[in-house]
Amino acid sequence: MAASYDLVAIGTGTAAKIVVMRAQAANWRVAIIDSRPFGGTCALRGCDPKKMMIQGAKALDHAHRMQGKGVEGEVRIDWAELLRFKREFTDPVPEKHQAMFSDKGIDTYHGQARFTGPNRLEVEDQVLEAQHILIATGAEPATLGIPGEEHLIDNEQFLELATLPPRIALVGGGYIAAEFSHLAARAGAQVTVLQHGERMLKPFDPDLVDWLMESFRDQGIDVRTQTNVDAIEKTASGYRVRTSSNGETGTVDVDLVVHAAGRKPALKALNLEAAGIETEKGRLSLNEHLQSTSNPAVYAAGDAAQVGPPLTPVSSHDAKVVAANLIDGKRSTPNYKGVPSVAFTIPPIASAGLDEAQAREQGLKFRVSSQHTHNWFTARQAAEPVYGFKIFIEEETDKVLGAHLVGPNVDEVINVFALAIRHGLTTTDLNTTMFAYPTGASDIGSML
Ligand SMILES: Cc1cc2nc3c(=O)[nH]c(=O)nc-3n(C[C@H](O)[C@H](O)[C@H](O)COP(=O)(O)OP(=O)(O)OC[C@H]3O[C@@H](n4cnc5c(N)ncnc54)[C@H](O)[C@@H]3O)c2cc1C
Ligand SMILES: NC(=O)c1ccc[n+]([C@@H]2O[C@H](COP(=O)([O-])OP(=O)(O)OC[C@H]3O[C@@H](n4cnc5c(N)ncnc54)[C@H](O)[C@@H]3O)[C@@H](O)[C@H]2O)c1
Repeated sequence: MAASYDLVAIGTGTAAKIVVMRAQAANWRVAIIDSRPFGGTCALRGCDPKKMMIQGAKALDHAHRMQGKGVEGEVRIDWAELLRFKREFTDPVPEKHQAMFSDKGIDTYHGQARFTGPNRLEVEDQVLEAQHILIATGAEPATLGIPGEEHLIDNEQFLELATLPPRIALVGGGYIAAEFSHLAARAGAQVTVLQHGERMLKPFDPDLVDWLMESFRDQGIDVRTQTNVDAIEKTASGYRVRTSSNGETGTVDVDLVVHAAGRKPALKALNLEAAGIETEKGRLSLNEHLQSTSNPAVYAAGDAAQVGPPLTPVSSHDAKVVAANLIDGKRSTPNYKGVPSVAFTIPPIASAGLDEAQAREQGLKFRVSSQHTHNWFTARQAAEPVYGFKIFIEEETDKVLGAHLVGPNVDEVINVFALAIRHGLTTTDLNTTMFAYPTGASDIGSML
C-alpha cells in the first residue's frame, strides 16, 4: 500500500527544508526523503564545514601578516584539530534535522528516491504517492570524461581528510579550487591549480581577480590557467596528472587530485522518464514558476533546478517561490536581482548585481568607480596588501547596478551592496547612511 501525501520533497538541504516546513505549517501532510544523512550540502559538505576550516587558515594568515607588527611566535595549522573543530558543527546536523522533521510530524524516509509514475515514488521498498513532488536533490560533481577520473576525490572527501598530503592538485579554477587551495596552502601543502579557463574565478570581476592573485602567489600556489587536465594515472607514490596547455603537454606529480571542475544537477537516480519529467541538456525543463513543463505535479528548487546560480541564498529564495506557488496558490517567479556571492579566499572576493558585460548587454548607461586601495586604512590595519573595488552606477538614476570587492571584510560589506541593488538604493542613500567606524562598511562612501 502506498503512503499518501500532499507534498513529498526529495532532498533535505536548504531548498527542501524550507518548502516542507512551510507546507507543514499550512497543515499539509508532508514527507521528506534523503539518500544521505539529513542536512544537505551546505551544512554537511559545503559552505559551513568549509568556512569552519578556513577560520583556522585565516587565523594563521593574520598572525603571519602581523609578524613584526606586535605579534610574535610561530603559529601552525593542526589539521586533525581543525577537522575536530569542524565536526563539532557537522556531526550533530543529521540528528537535529531528523528531530526537527519528526517533531513537526513530517514523515522521514532514508534512501534513494525513484519515480515510478507521475505522482508516485519508491524509496527502498516503500511506495509514496503525492499530489505535489519537490525535486531538491542538489548537485553533484560533473563527469569529466577523462581517463583516471575515478582517482579524483570530491569536496566531501577533501573536507574529511584525516591528514593533508604534502602535494595536492585541484582540477578546475572556480570557487572550490580557490577556497581549498588557500586552505591547503596555509596548512602546509604544495598546491597546483589546473584551470582550463583563461583565469580563475570566472564569476568575479577580472581586474579584482588579478589583484587577488597576489595572495595565491604569496602562498606559493601554482596556478596554471589555460591548462586542460587530460588524464590522471596512479603511480607508485601517488598520482600523475597529464595536462595540455596551448599545444604543449605536461605532467604534475601529486599525492592527491581534487575535483573542483563544476557541479551539475543531481538527477540521474530519479528515473524522471517514469514521471514524464522532461530535461534538456542535463537540466530539468521548468517554467518561470519553477514547475516542470511536462508534469505539473512536480516543482524544483536550488541546485537541482539551477535556474539561478548554485548558491545557498538562491536555494532558499527558490524554495520560498515554490512554497508561495504551492501552498499560497500564487504564481510567483524567482527574482535573482543583486544575488551576493563570496569566494572565501584570504582575503575574500565578493560580488553582487551586474558585472560590466551584463550592464553593457542591457544597454545601460553607467559610470565605473574602481580603485586598487591597498594603501587605505582598512587594508593597513589588517596588514592585508590586497584591497580594491569596482562599482557600476547608473548615470541617470545614480542607482548601484553592480558591486565587486576584494579584500578584508568584503564578505560582509557585499551584503550592504546586495541590499542597495535589490531595493534600488542610490549613491545618495548610501552616502547619507552612517556606518560604524572603522569598519569595512565605513569605506562605502569613498567607493561610490
Ligand atoms: C564545497 C562547497 C562549498 C560551498 N560553499 C558555499 C558558500 O560558501 N556559500 C554558498 O552560498 N554556497 C556554497 N556552496 C553551494 C551550496 O552548498 C549549494 O548551493 C546549496 O547547498 C544547495 O542546496 P540545495 O538544497 O539545493 O541542495 P543540497 O543541499 O545539495 O541537498 C540535496 C539533497 O538531496 C539528496 N539527494 C540527491 N539525490 C537524491 C535521491 N535520488 N533521493 C534522495 N535524496 C537525494 C542529497 O543527498 C542532498 O542531501 C558550496 C558548495 C560546495 C560543494
Ligand atoms: N563560496 C561559495 O559560494 C562556493 C564555494 C564552493 C562552491 N560553490 C558552488 O559550487 C559550485 C561548484 O564549484 P566548483 O568550484 O566545482 O565549480 P565552478 O563552476 O566554480 O568552477 C569550475 C571551474 O573548473 C574549470 N574546469 C572545468 N572542467 C575542467 C577541466 N577538465 N580541466 C580544467 N578545468 C576545468 C572551469 O573552467 C571552471 O572555471 C559553484 O558553481 C558554486 O556555485 C560556491
